[in-house]
Amino acid sequence: MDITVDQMYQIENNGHAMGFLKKFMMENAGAAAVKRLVEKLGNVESKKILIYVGMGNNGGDGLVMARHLAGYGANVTVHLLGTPDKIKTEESSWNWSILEKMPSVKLLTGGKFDYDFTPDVIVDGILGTGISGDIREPYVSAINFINNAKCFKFSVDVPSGLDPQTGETANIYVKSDMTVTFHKMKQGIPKRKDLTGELYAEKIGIPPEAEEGVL
Ligand SMILES: NC(=O)C1=CN([C@@H]2O[C@H](COP(=O)(O)OP(=O)(O)OC[C@H]3O[C@@H](n4cnc5c(N)ncnc54)[C@H](O)[C@@H]3O)[C@@H](O)[C@H]2O)[C@H](O)CC1
Ligand SMILES: [K+]
Repeated sequence: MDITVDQMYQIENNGHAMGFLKKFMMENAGAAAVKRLVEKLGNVESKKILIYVGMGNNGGDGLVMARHLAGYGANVTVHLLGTPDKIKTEESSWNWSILEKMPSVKLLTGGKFDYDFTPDVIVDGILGTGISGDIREPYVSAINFINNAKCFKFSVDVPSGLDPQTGETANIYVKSDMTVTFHKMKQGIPKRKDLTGELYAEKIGIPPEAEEGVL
């Protein structure tokens, strides 16, 4: 059964209240996403992977992916679309601070979109279920960069710019090759398989009891 975005937030909050903290959900989300990506691409060792990270928890999932992909020997660059002090959540900030201790991952911040490498893979961790209204800068430029790039594109939870509840698109949106959403499928996402590419829903360890009273 596909669920609403509102139900997803309620389930997530219930799980957190049970002690299965959001940082654990985020860890499992990032790990599940990397598992799918590595299964698809085969060996990612030395592959140049650019990860766009927004300021919410969709970005946090991207930060977890960066750490896991570095573990597979990929050449990872994280581009945070803002400054670290403006990261919105504790769990995402916590993941950023781990990456700050990892010279194996290159960290970029701010609104410049010229790179000294051509990525083999781009991960879209810009916006997820928290999207509202028209997409603003610097997210617009990041989405343009993704759509103009000739490489494999992977979206975390939902292609950024696609509303996972309604299936409607914002002023600009990512067109991906693969999308991994978490816990259960959200109602709007499968309406736009032309934007998601291959689409999967992965469990992230949330206790089924967290659904009680919600589904
Ligand atoms: N489902 C789960 O159990 C889990 C999901 N996870 C991931 O978390 C995101 C949702 O995170 P949230 O912080 O609520 O929202 P976003 O990251 O999508 O966006 C937050 C942030 O973005 C800004 N914003 C909103 N709309 C726009 C816009 N049009 N232009 C520019 N900026 C915009 C706004 O400021 C918001 O605060 C979910 O998708 C999953 O990927 C967790 O990892 C835990 C498990
Ligand atoms: K996304």
